[in-house]
Amino acid sequence: MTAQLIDGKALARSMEAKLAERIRALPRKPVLAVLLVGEDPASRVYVRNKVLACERTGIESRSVHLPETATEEDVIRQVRAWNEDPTVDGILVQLPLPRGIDAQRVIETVALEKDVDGFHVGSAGALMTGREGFRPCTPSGVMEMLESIGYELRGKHALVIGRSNIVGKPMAMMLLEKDATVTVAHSRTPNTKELALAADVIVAAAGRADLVTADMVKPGAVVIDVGMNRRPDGRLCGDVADDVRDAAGWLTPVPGGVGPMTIAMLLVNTVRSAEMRLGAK
Ligand SMILES: NC(=O)C1=CN([C@@H]2O[C@H](COP(=O)(O)OP(=O)(O)OC[C@H]3O[C@@H](n4cnc5c(N)ncnc54)[C@H](OP(=O)(O)O)[C@@H]3O)[C@@H](O)[C@H]2O)C=CC1
Ligand SMILES: Nc1nc(=O)c2c([nH]1)NC[C@@H]1CN(c3ccc(C(=O)N[C@@H](CCC(=O)O)C(=O)O)cc3)C=[N+]21
Ligand SMILES: [Mg+2]
Repeated sequence: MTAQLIDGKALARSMEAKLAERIRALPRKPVLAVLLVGEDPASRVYVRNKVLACERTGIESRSVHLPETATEEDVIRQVRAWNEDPTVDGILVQLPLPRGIDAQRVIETVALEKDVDGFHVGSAGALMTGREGFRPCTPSGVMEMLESIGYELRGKHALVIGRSNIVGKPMAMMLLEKDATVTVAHSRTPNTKELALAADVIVAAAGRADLVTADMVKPGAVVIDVGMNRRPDGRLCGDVADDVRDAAGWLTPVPGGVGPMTIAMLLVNTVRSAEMRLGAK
C-alpha cells in the first residue's frame, strides 16, 4: 500500500483564499504584530513565511526585530505597546527566545484577546475546559487536515508523540474533544513502538528525524508529521521515516504538510481577532 498524501500547502492556500474574502468585508485590514529576537536562522525563515502569507491574504504584518542582546524587559515593553495599540489584532512572539529571557513570562504578557498563537495560560485553560479562546496553530492545523480527508476520530486510538505546551499537549486535548482515545508518548515512554502499532492515528511531534518507522505503523493508519528537522546535508525532514509511505493509509509530507497549515491557522486566528475587535460577526 502507498499512503495518500495530505497536501497541507494546497489546503492552506484554499483557506487563505476564504480568509481574503472575510478580510474584504472588514472596515480595515487585520494587523498581526510579529516580534523576532536574535538571529536564529530557522526563526527568520518561519517569520518570513508568515509575513508572505499575510501579504497573500490581505493582513498587514508589523515585524519588529530586536537584537540577541535585548533584555526580557525590552521584549515585554514591545509586547505591552502592542497590547495597548487598538490597531493591533494579533501578537506573535517568535520562539525560541534567546537564553536568559523567560519565554513563559513574555507570553503571559500578551493580552489574551490578541494571543493568536494560543500560548497564553488563559488560552490553554480555555482549550482544556472546552471554552472559546485562541487555539494553538499547529494542532488546529492538524485537526483541519484530518477533517479535510473526512476522518472520523470518534472511538479511534490516537497516539501523540511529544508533550510540549505548544504542540503535543494541545494536540492531545483537541483529539480528545473529538472523542478519540488519546495516548501521549514522550522521551521517558519505554514502549512507544507498541503504542504506535495500536494507533489508528499517529501525530509525531518530537523533533527527531526518523523517529517513526514503517514497523511502528498499523497498516492503513493516518500518520501526521509535525517534525521540522534538518539532515546533515541541510535537507528539511520531519519525524517520520520515508518507508512509512508503504505502511500508512494517509501521510502528511514535510515540507508542504503541517508547516503551511500552521501559518494558515495563525491567519485564521488573526482575522477572527480583528472581526471581534471591529464588531463584525
Ligand atoms: N510544522 C510546524 O508548524 C511546527 C513544527 N514544529 C516541530 O515539531 C517538533 C516538536 O516541536 P515542539 O513540541 O516545540 O518541541 P519540544 O522540543 O518542545 O518537545 C519535544 C517533545 O518530544 C518528546 N521527545 C523527544 N524525543 C523523543 C523520543 N525519542 N520519543 C518520544 N518522545 C520524544 C519530548 O519529550 P520530553 O518532554 O520528555 O522531553 C518532548 O515532549 C520540532 O521538530 C519542531 O521543529 C513545532 C511547531 C510547529
Ligand atoms: N510564537 C511561535 N509561534 C509558532 O507558531 C512557532 C514558533 N513560535 N516557533 C517555531 C515554530 C515552528 N513553526 C513553523 C511554522 C511554519 C513552518 C513552515 O512553513 N514550514 C514549511 C517549510 C519551511 C522551510 O522551508 O524551512 C513546510 O513545512 O512546508 C514550519 C514551522 C512555527 N512555530
Ligand atoms: Mg510539514
